[in-house]
Amino acid sequence: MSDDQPVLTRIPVTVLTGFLGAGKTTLLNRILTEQHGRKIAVIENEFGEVGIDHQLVIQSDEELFEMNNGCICCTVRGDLIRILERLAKRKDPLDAVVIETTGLADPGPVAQTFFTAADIKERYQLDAIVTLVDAKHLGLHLDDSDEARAQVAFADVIVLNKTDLVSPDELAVLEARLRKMNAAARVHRAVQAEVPLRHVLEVGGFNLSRASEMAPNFLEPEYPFEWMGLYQLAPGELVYRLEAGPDPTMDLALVPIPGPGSAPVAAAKETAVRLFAEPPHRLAEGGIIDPAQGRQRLALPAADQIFQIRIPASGWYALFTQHHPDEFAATLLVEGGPVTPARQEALKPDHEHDEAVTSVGLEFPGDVDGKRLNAWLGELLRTKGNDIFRSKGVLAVRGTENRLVFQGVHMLFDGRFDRPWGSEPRKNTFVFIGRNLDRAELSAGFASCLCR
Ligand SMILES: Nc1nc2c(ncn2[C@@H]2O[C@H](COP(=O)(O)OP(=O)(O)OP(=O)(O)O)[C@@H](O)[C@H]2O)c(=O)[nH]1
Repeated sequence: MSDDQPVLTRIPVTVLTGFLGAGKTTLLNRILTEQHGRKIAVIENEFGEVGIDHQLVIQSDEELFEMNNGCICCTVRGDLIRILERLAKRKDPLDAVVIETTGLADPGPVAQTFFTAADIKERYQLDAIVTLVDAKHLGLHLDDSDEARAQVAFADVIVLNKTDLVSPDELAVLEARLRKMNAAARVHRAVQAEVPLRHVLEVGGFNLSRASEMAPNFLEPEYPFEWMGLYQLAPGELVYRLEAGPDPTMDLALVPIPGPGSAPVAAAKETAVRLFAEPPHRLAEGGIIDPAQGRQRLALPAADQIFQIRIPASGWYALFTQHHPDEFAATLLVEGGPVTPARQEALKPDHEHDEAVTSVGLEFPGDVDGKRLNAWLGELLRTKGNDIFRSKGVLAVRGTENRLVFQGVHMLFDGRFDRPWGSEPRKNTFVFIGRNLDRAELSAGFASCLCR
């Protein structure tokens, strides 16, 4: 960069994390209400089949980006990069970005984006990871959720929230446990996430060396694909043969690159991360794999599937595959003979999530009977509240003008009316998140509360 080029100031980014129901949206709403005159973009990622959170974030002038259908810390990281790139190009520069992660996200890979993605690290600076802790319920999850522990371990700031729900002794025990897990974080006790904003925004707290100490692989990127192979190919059609493997489909992308050097390969990996965040182009057996099609999903219903690969021009190509090719005995063939890649690399795959935690989303038009719903949900959460970690919804209750926002965390729940439905069609959206959820039972139970 020459001396007379202006140095771009980097936009501070706050990552709000914390287990399901800890108070992230409550803090976000506080930030949006109090930060008048500052331009803050909010990026939200939600776990759950039906998006609810965007309906719960207060209406404000801030820009709100939603990223559903996937976890911000893995599959939708390409989406996060795309949104951040778009925001960096605004004429009207932003003062800050706040990212609200899902309650089941590991903040490590989100933080890593600000150190490994080239365009992002130039324009953004990770200011702090702010972790909300539900003083009453976190203890239930610390032992069996890797994500809950990572959220505490990576925190620069811990907002020890919901102190109204526990005794001073219980609070002291939990705080001591948190400090043992993370001695460096600043801890602020709160009710309704009420903390001075200077404790959570622009605190300049993120410490890369501490993060790297805690997670030695912190700067080693995780990818939504497990393997990359570099090939020098002539134009024409090649054959890609696979056998049945551990998955009935396999995603891949073929990215043309200027050469096999480390810089083009690094750029190709970033391109592939973005491509893997896009909806896949589906290919049945015999389909043509085309570099221009981005992410392609090969259907592998039986053994020995054959696909064609169309190479438009001679040159270097990087093939990225969701699984390691060995798992499918995948081979590239030219004129019947196998081609070995000039170079190949097994990549660190995305971390695994606790697959036992799932969500059931429900959506019903019309009105519910408030009494029946209250009785059903009350009984459900009393008896199954250990497994139902989180429940929330926006409801149209018969005889009322305003939307009813229902919020449940384990057995505790409440409902509050907010704004009128106005011209919006009256409907009920609801989501349950937890273990051992019985979709049919939840759906039938909810349906029995609808007004006919
Ligand atoms: N008693 C009590 N309730 C609180 C406090 N802070 C937040 N809540 C309630 O806890 C529920 C969950 O709060 P949210 O802010 O939606 O939590 P969240 O972390 O965004 O939840 P998810 O995004 O679903 O993981 C809501 O009903 C809040 O009103 C608090 O300090 N005390």
